[in-house]
Amino acid sequence: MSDNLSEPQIILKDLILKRDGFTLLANGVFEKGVHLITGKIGCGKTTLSMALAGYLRQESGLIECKNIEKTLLSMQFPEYHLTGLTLEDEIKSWGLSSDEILDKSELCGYGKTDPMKMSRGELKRLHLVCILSKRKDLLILDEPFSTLSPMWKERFCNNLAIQEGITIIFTHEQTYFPKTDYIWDIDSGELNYIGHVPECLDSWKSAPEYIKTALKKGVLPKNIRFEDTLEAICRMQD
Ligand SMILES: Nc1ncnc2c1ncn2[C@@H]1O[C@H](COP(=O)(O)OP(=O)(O)OP(=O)(O)O)[C@@H](O)[C@H]1O
Repeated sequence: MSDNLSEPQIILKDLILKRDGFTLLANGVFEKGVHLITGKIGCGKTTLSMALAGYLRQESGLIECKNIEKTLLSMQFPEYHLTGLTLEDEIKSWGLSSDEILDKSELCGYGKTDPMKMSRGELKRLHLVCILSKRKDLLILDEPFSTLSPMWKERFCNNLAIQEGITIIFTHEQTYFPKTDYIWDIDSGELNYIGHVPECLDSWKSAPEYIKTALKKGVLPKNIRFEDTLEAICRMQD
């Protein structure tokens, strides 16, 4: 556990979240760094992301946030975030420069376009560029990779590496990952802490196949990105 009293931290104590017949139990401590939470479709990722962002009230238990002034939630569907009638308005609603964001999103020329006329992948990358450009202590990303092309998944992962504070990524992505510090898993209605990367990789049941294959060969990648596994295998063969 961090001993720096000014660092952001989230503590979950016997947290119980309910949605009709669905119940999720969560315990654990989130320190500064990138946390990956994996789990099957319908396991409760969105439910927990909403609760951490303060949009879903718990049935019981506690969510204690320390040194967190600004929280940003990226919802799975980018259209849920829309407030502007044009892309320019949408970017301005984030308090950002439309020229710069359109350029970074490779959407130059679409400033006056109705966001609902963009593809979901285009909207998603615009949204992610906006959210990563904002200051925050806690960033919660629910399925950030959905509808992104491989190139944009990679760019997004690289941009996440320079984020500060706590970043929590909920995903069932199996190919593209950012450099990750901690892994968690949701299974059978419960959040489980798997551990710190890379020591925990052996215990990560829903690890991508390339990591499982490397571990079977006795290779421990230094992180969870595909290139980390490739590098570890090459090093072993040298
Ligand atoms: N508004 C709601 N009302 C009632 N039940 C809900 C509601 N939203 C979700 N659920 C149920 O809660 C469970 C968890 O849903 P949740 O959306 O959190 O899962 P998820 O892991 O995010 O799924 P996905 O991987 O498809 O995004 C599911 O069984 C779902 O049917």
